[in-house]
Amino acid sequence: MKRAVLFDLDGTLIDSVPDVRLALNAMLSQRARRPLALDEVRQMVGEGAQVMLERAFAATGAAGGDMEQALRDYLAAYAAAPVVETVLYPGAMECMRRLVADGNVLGICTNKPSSIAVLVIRELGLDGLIAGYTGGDSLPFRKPDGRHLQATLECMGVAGSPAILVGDSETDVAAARDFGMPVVAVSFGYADNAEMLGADRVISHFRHLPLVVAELMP
Ligand SMILES: O=C(O)COP(=O)(O)O
Ligand SMILES: [Mg+2]
Repeated sequence: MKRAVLFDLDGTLIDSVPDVRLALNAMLSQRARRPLALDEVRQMVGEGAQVMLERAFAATGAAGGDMEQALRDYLAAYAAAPVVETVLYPGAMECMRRLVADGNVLGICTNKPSSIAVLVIRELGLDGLIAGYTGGDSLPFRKPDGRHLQATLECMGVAGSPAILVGDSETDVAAARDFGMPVVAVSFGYADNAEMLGADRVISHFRHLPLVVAELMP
């Protein structure tokens, strides 16, 4: 039976915060709010765009007003420049190729809005390596709800197969626990301390992942 490896996107496969920040600050400046620093934005990412926008408004003044318009403005700014400073983490691509060569089916389960996720996935050349992906607004639920992982496995055509999640946040670990799959945390993502997330394993570089995957899904 095929084995599935699900990846979180932001803070796991890619460091996207610089481009998230540019789009967020464009939206904030349209509302005469101060720009956010990289560190501030890093703390706000992980639970989808809506939650991030609420946090951005809270950090820059009073409540935000029309949040739907704010989301549209943010997504328009982000879609116009999805991959300017965004990069893959070291070894991510090589690791994914290796996992595919080992017979794993790969997918991406992200809370990033799907309209942006698809642009980033294509631009960074990940689309040929994955069997499917779902975003934070693809379904009526998202991580930490385990059904988001289930839906991603379905869209990859491997529902019912052994599966593992690789992520960088509390949200990822909670989703994996809700579903009941093992989870690997990366220590180079957006969590302050990956060791504290309660993952089954923590890796400091993608070169360690193929072995860990083989150990956790024998
Ligand atoms: O964009 C977000 O809020 C989180 O995205 P992620 O699930 O890929 O980390
Ligand atoms: Mg993440």
